[in-house]
Amino acid sequence: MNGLFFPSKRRRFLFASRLKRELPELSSIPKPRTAIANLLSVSGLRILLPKRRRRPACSLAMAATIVPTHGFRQLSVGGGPLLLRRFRKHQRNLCSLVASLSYPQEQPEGSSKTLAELSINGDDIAKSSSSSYFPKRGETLELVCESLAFKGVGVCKVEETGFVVMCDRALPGERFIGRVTRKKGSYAQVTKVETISSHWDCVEAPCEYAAYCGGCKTQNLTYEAQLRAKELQVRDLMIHVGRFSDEISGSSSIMKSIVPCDIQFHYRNKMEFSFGAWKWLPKELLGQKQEGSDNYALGLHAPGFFDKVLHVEKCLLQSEPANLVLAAIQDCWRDPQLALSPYDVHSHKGFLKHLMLRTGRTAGTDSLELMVNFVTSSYKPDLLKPLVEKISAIPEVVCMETSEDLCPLLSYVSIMNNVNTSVGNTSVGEMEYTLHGRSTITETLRGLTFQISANSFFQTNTSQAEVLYKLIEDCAGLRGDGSEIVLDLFCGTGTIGLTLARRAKHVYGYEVVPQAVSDANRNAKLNKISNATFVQGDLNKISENFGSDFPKPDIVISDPNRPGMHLKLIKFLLKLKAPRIVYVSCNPSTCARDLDYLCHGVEEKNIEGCYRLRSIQPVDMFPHTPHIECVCLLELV
Ligand SMILES: C[S@@+](CC[C@H](N)C(=O)[O-])C[C@H]1O[C@@H](n2cnc3c(N)ncnc32)[C@H](O)[C@@H]1O
Repeated sequence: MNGLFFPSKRRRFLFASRLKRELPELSSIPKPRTAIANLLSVSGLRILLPKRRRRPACSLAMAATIVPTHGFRQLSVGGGPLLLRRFRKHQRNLCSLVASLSYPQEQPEGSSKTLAELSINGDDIAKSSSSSYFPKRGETLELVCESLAFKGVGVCKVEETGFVVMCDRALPGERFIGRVTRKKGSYAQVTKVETISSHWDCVEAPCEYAAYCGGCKTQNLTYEAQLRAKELQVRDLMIHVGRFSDEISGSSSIMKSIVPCDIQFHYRNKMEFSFGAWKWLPKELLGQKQEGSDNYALGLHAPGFFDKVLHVEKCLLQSEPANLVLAAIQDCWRDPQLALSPYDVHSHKGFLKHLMLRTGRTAGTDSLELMVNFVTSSYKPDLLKPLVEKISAIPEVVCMETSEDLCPLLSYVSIMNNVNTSVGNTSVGEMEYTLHGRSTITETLRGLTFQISANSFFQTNTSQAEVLYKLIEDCAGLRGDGSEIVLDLFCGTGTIGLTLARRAKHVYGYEVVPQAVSDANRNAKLNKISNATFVQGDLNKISENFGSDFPKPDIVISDPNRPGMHLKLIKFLLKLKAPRIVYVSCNPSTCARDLDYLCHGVEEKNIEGCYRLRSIQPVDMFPHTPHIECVCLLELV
């Protein structure tokens, strides 16, 4: 075979001996042959060089310096892609060694000190191997979490090399031992084995399920620290994904401080729980596994499990009346006499799929309305009857037993049944039945009244939505003379558009869920707004003539869900050239990507951007969870 081979032990030693002969500087380190041989062994390389390059003293230099520029054309490394990867990782070590070894004449004064500093001796080989570290599955590492990334996952870097490691449930500042579970391209995933020292901003989580439930990942971090982590995440994404570093780091930064949420518990107006045939138990309780209906659960999916449910008796994020209803259902649904079975996602047998609890407010009063929606695999109202009776008796109980100060009055309950016969896990039914009361509940926002049905989107934190909508109104900057056209993309039940309609000439809203569109039109009537038109349509599938049904807008509001905007829609907006776009986002990663497209274009598609980003305003709508909302203003260049 053509070339030099190591790490055969003998070859390594031979090679090291030659290096020692040719490079007298090596005499300044103890046991030079062993040191070099060990280093080569650590690198695990088998280097093949063309015959004419067989000059031992420079072969390592070749490996370390030629490879990056010549992309492995002149140097082939035996052993395939795995060794190539290993080579790249050890390259930095080799580089420093080779720089010292191969070009002694270029070394600054005290080059022997440089070598000494490199400390290539037996003990330090371990150190040098860790500095070129690439984790192996199962390996344990001591790590410090630096920040939180998408979905609240902790970002850590391996000391010295900066290799990125992601750990779910690691909090910024926390020092812990993690075990590598998965390697993914440029980073590895670890699970936390033990916390060495928690962050100084750590607090005790008030919820008993906080350690296991995937919802509130940061409940044990002070609220101020949560806000800092969220703000940092938006900033990083806008710089690295959105490429807005100049706009953000300049003296008049466009990035504003995050708006905190005044109410940090019981703020959610909607929660969706799942029924499960498999109760999830933490490791320490696995011995107490139960059989039959005792193993059934109603709660939230355990993180990472589509088939296991963490049984919860109450959730600190939802309203008190919703917790009362949850407790009432938990109290009886597993009673064998009721013959109710949870839907089993493996066998596709069973009846109860999901329980959705939605809280609203009666207009003009402080009393609450509640919607209970049972999602079932078939329509069997008789089976649900005992639950309906139990729930519909609750309002009186609330009025009698709780004072208004402690628990808001529950004035009305609506009970719905969505029937979803598919094997999928979605909570939207093909058919909807009203089991008790009306099919909608009411909510008030920015002085308007909205009727919401079971499957329509409505902002989940009503009181913070007031703050969010005020920010949107400010960004939209409508003149108020009734001359401007507003295009409300992803309009849901029309809430943003309707709050702006009072100052606009006309609002055109687009939304994919038909029920939400009819809610939007009904809400327009309910609020005596006649200058708003809501249309059902899929904005991921817009045709060439999209835009012919409405006049050119002065302001576009775009509030997509987490996947962000489809490229077709981005292209449409770049062609439409509305003077202003207010981009409202619940996912800063896709938001940064879409803003990048709108401002800097899409190079690979030859599309040019034509907007300038004027402001980014993060808003915390969901304390203790990883979710972040942003309101961004774009102006046509
Ligand atoms: C984040 S919500 C915003 C709703 C509304 N702007 C509000 O503030 O209440 C996103 C909305 O986009 C809708 N949506 C999702 N995908 C869509 C699509 N491809 N085309 C149109 N609407 C879509 C959802 O049904 C949902 O109502």
